[in-house]
Order: sequence, then C-alpha cells, then structure tokens
Amino acid sequence: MPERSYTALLRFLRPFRARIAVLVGIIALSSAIAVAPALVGQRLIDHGVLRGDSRAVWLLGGVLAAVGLGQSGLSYVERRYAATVAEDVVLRLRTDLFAHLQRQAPGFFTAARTGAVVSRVHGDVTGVQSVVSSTIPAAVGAVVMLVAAGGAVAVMEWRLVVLVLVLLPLLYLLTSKFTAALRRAGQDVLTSQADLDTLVAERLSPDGTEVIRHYSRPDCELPGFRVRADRVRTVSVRRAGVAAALGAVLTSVIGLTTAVVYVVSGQLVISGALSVGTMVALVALLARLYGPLTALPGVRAQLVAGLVAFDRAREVLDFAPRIAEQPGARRLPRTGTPPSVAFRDVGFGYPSPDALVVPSLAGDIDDGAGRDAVLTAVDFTAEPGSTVGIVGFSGAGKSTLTRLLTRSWDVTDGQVLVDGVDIRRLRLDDVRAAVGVVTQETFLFNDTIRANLLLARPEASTDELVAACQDAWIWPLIEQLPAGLDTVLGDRGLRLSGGERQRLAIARLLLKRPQIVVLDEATSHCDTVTEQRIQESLKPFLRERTCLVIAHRLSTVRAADLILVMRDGRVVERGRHDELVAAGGWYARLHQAQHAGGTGMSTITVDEASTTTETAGPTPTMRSHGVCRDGGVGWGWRG
Ligand SMILES: Nc1ncnc2c1ncn2[C@@H]1O[C@H](COP(=O)(O)OP(=O)(O)OP(=O)(O)O)[C@@H](O)[C@H]1O
Repeated sequence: MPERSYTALLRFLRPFRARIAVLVGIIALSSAIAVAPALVGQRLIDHGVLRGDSRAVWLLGGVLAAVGLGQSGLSYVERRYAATVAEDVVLRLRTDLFAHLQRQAPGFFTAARTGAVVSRVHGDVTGVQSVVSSTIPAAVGAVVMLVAAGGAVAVMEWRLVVLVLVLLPLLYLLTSKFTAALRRAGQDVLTSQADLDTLVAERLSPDGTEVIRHYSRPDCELPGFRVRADRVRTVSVRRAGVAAALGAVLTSVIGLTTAVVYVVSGQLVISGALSVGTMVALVALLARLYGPLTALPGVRAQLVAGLVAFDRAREVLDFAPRIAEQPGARRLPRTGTPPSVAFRDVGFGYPSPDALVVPSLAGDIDDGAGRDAVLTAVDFTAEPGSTVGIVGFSGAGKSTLTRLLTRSWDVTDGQVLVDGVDIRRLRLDDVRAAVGVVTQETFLFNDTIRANLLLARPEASTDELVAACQDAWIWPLIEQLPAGLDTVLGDRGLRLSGGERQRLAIARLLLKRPQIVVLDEATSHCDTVTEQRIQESLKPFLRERTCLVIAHRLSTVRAADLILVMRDGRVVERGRHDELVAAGGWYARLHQAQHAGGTGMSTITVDEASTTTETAGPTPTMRSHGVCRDGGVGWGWRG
C-alpha cells in the first residue's frame, strides 16, 4: 500500500481525531476488560473449587457476572459511538465530493459516465465508513487484547509467551502476502460495480427505456446486463476467495497452537509446576486471542478496501476543474444598460474526453486524440441591446459558439469579450449570472414547478412567478393543474411535453433577468401560434438585452440586427435579412425554400461552392435537414 494513501486518509480524518481518540479509548477499555473473566476464573477454581471454599465461589461468580454486564454496556456504547463517528466521516466525504463535482466544468459531465459518478458519491464512500466503524475498532481491539491477554499469559507462565511471540510475526507475514491480492480484488469489485451502475442508470432512465422500446427489445438488453452483473459476481467471489484462503491459513495456525498449549500446560500440571486453575485460565486466554487474531486478516482487508475507496474519492477531489476563475478576476458590473458581446477571431475544438475527467469515471471512451476544430476564426460583435441571429447547418457549431459565452468551455484561440473584457478575466459567477440560456432540450428537476422556477431567482414572489409564466405562455396550463405551481413535475420534467418544458425554461429566463440572452432553438418544440405569442410577449424583455438567437426557422431571426450564417465552424455569410436575401447566397436559397415549402418540411440541396461569401473552404455538397415552413413572425425585439 503506497504511503500516500495512508497519509491522505489520516489528513482527511484529522478533524475527527478527538472523537476517534475517544472511540479508541472505549475500545481499549472494553478489550482490556475482556481478559478479566479468565483471571477471575483461575482464582475461582484454584481458591474456591479446589479448596472447597463455597463463599469464594459465590463471590468470584458475582464478580464474573458484574464483569459480563460491564462488558455488554461498553460494547453497546462502543458500537453506537463508532457508527456515529463513521457516518459523520461519510457525510463530510460525500459533501466534499458533491461540492467538488458541482464545480467541475460541463465537459467533465459530457465525458464521465453518470452511473460511475453516482457510484463514486454513493458506493465508494461506504468503504471509508467501514474503516471507522469496523476497521479501527477491530484493529484497536486486537492490539489491546493481544497486549492484555499476552501480558496475563506472561505473568502466569512465561514459557507460553514464546508461543505468542512466534505466532505474531508469522501471522503478520501471512497477512502481508495476501494484501496485494486483496487490494487488486477490491479495485476490481468497485470498477465492475461502477460499470453495472452506469448501465442500469442509462437503460432504466425514461429516455433509455424509450429508445429501447422503439429500436430494440427489453430482452435484448439482458445479455449486456448479465455480462456486467456476472463480472461483479466473479470479482466479488475472487475477493472473498482471497480473504477466505487467508482466514483458513490463520485458523490452521491457531488450531495447531491450541494443541501445543494444551500439551505443554497439561505436562506442567502433571509435573506440579502449574495449577489446574492456571491451565484453564491459559486456555481461556488463548481462546480470547483467537478473535483478534482471526480478525487481523479482516482488518487488513477492510483497511485495504477502505483505502482503495478513499483513493477513488480522492482521485475525484484532486481533479481540478478545467474552467476556473483567474486570481484577481474582475467583477462584471450589473448596470442598467446591456453589455456588448464580441467574438474575436475565435477558434475552438472539443478536447478528448480523457482530458476532461478522471480515467476511472470515463471508461473506455476514446483513443486519446483531440477532436478537430469545431469553430475557426469566428469574429463578430453584438452591440449593446442588439440581436444577432445565427443560422446554419446542423453541426455547424452554432450551439458551441454560445457555450463559449457562458464559459462552459474556454476558447482555444482568440477571445470572447463582454463589454470589451475577455470573459476569462471576469468572475465566473458574474459571467454565468449575466447570461441566460434557453436551449432546445429543457431539463427540469423532479420537484415542483415553483422550485424549478425559483432556481433562477430564489427570492421571487408568487406574483412574479405567475407573471413570468404568463409571459412565457405556460400559465394557462399551470392554472389548470390541481396543485398549480406546487405540482411535482416527475423525473426530469418528463410529465410535460417538449413545448411545455421549453415554455417553463423561458419563464425561468424571465425570472433570471440576465443582461445577455441566448435562445438556442428555444421555441422549436412549440407550435407556430404559441411561438408567435411568446415572441410578442417577450419583445419588451428582449429589447433591453443583448441577444444571440439560434434558429433553423429563418422567420425567427429575420428582424435581427445581424445574421450570421455558419458552416463547418466558420461564418460564411453575414448581414441583415434583406441584405442576405439580396446577396443570393445560401441564406437566400434557404429563405426561398422555406417560403416555397407548402408542407413546412421542404428539404433543399445546397451547393456550398456558390454560397460562401466570406471564407473559402472545402466545398462539399451538403443537404440541410428538414426546415419548417416560415410561419412565425420572428423575435420582434425592435417592436
Ligand atoms: N461535448 C462535445 N464533445 C465533442 N464534440 C462535440 C461536443 N458537442 C458538440 N460537438 C461537436 O461539435 C460540432 C458542433 O456542434 P454544435 O452543437 O455546436 O452544432 P450546432 O450547429 O448547434 O448543431 P444543431 O443545429 O444540430 O444543434 C458537431 O460536430 C458536434 O458533433
């Protein structure tokens, strides 16, 4: 076991040292008292039974009963106290882990397996708990018992101490031999359990079960589950096998020792060098030693398992968040006027997953290579209070661009500026508070509508919640629900339709009142009439903010002050709606196609070679995905 693990665990346990010391004291007392019955029993036989002293028998019998009661009381206190301290240790470790995980950049969670993260916070920490609740009591108990019982044996018959002295190093050597194997087996168990948790979390999630229903069959999933569950079984059995082998070896050693003690002490009684009471006491003391001695392999195994578990928690705690605030970061003042947003020659590529997360959370996901550039030389300015519309092919990098504005990721090249300041030099909380985002997919917590809305502004009054819901056109639905705002939404809000979830997300945005608004296909799940209503009611809100609006429906961005057309991570056209239509490029073609498409789902083929007006690049023929009919009125921020 590397020294570092012990040291780190001791450092972590430092705040609990006083309570652990009290626990050790209780255990030591309890273990020392456990030797007393053998000593009292010796006197009872030698001075009471063999001398025919009935009074001494009664008296010493009473002492034995009192010792027994004392032992049981101490045992109760010891177990209860050990459990309390252990649970407090786990509470601290879990809280540290949860808080640290929350500070991780979004990239961490795109690369980590959810089940493995849950397993780390939930399962692995119990290994540390058992160090306090079982390992420390067993270890301290064993040591104190060895000293007390060994001391008593030495006083009664020093020749038998030689036996104990031979036994101890032998047992230590044996347990050391098994430690490495136990450690490896412990690691395998935790890893395979995390794999199984990941599969269960994914396959039994609402989305996962739906995909399986549509594209597969539940029984087709069973073999994959069995493989992983079987691996847990195999490695658990292997770990138990190693521990059992160690236990068997130790039991044999102890069995042989017992025989030796009986023969040696029996010979001493025959020769008159030892009393019968002493022989019985020696045998009883030896029996007392069996417990701690056979517990020793368990202690080692538990300690190894605890250290493995702690190492896994520490691995996460030591993983520095990828996006961090610079020392001396500046505040972003929250003034009445909206800030400008500028992208200066921005380049970005998603890092490889193994750079984003600790390997044991990532699993076998990547060859280690980073991805190609997703954004190249993106350069534009959104003036204060203006709106920039962003359109382009699927996968062109539109959402990535907005993720750079919230510092979900940091640019690889260039700068993102808010009011002329590089956002990496601003306080992280200020940047995230300044930007409000509504995306295509809305995540809602399994909590009440009220709680989901209050995330954006905890101090908001009920009237403010209602007003935000009215502006987002979700109030008519909430009003009809028996519990209204206090209705619980179900897992991830899946009891609402996609459009209803988006409208709640817009209400959340209204409550947040950010200075910069990002709408990334924010009403894509809403019908055209609802979208128009929302756009109308949001006009005053958006007019006072700097907005980036991503849309496939051109009607959504036609009134923007600046429209960027993106392809392959580059801005290939830019201008206002009329200018772009007049330019006759890709935007004009798409505009034409959306007007012509009577079904609302016309599909166009665009020869990119004829549409690139800004940046020359590869010119493959690309097929846009379905586009909706131009039925909306656009985000009317200009009134
Ligand atoms: N977390 C990620 N890790 C690696 N690559 C990613 C990640 N997120 C997106 N990408 C890749 O980056 C590219 C741009 O994705 P992005 O989501 O920005 O496209 P988009 O233009 O918003 O597409 P859409 O219109 O379909 O939403 C895509 O090729 C995508 O596969």
